[in-house]
Amino acid sequence: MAYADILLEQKQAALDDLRGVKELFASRNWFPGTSGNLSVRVGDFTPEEFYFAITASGKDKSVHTPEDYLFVDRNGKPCETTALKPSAETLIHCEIYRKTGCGAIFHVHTIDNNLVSDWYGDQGFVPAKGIELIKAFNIWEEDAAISIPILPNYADIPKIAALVPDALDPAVPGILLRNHGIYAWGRNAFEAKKHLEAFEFIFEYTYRRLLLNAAGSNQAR
Ligand SMILES: CSC[C@@H](O)[C@@H](O)C(=O)COP(=O)(O)O
Ligand SMILES: [Zn+2]
Repeated sequence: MAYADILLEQKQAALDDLRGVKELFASRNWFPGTSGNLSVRVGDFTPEEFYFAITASGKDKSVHTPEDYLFVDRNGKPCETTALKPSAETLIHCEIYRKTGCGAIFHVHTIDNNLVSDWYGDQGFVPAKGIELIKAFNIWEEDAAISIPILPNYADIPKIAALVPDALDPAVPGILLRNHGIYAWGRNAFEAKKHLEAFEFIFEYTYRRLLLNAAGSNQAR
C-alpha cells in the first residue's frame, strides 16, 4: 500500500489518538524537558512497507500546536514535504514496527524507569515476578515471571536500532534504554497505553521493593 492510498480519515484518527495520549501523559509529567516521543501506525502493514505518524523532534509535548506530528515511512523519512524533523529516535520506532507489526509505540522518560534500568543494566534485563500487572501483557499464568530487556543508551541511535531485533521478547511489549527511558507498544494506542502503564507500575514496584529489601524489611519472606 502506497502512502497516497491511506485515507484522510485514517490519518486523522492516528493524529487524534496521539493528541489524546500526549495530553494525558503530559498531565502525568511523563515528558519532562521535551523528552519522550509517540507514534501511531496508519494503513496496512508489511515489514517492507508501512507508515506512521510520529511526534516532531524537540517539541514541548505539554502543549498542542499545528506542528506536533508528521508522517514518515518505514525508513523514518517524511512522507510529505515539511519543515518538521521527526523524533531523533524515529529509527527505533521503525525497527519495532518492522519486527512486531504493532500499531502504536510510546516512549517516556520517568525517574522510575531510569533508576531501575540502571540498577539492572549490567545484567541486561529487569526481572519481574508475581506482580499482578504482568497480566496486562496477556500473561495469565499464576506467579508469572518476565524479563524486560535493557539496551545500552548509545548516543548513536542507528546503533541502538540495530540491537532491537535480538533484544525483542515476543511476550514482553517493551524495551528499556539504560538510564534513558522505555519504549512500549501494542496493537493500537489503547493497548500501547495499557502496556506502558503496566511497565511503569512494575518499575515503581521494583524500585520500592529494592528499597524495602535494602532496609531489611522483608526478612520474614
Ligand atoms: C531532551 S532529552 C530527551 C531526548 O534526548 C530524547 O531521548 C527524547 O526522548 C526526545 O527526543 P525527540 O527528538 O524530541 O523525540
Ligand atoms: Zn528518549
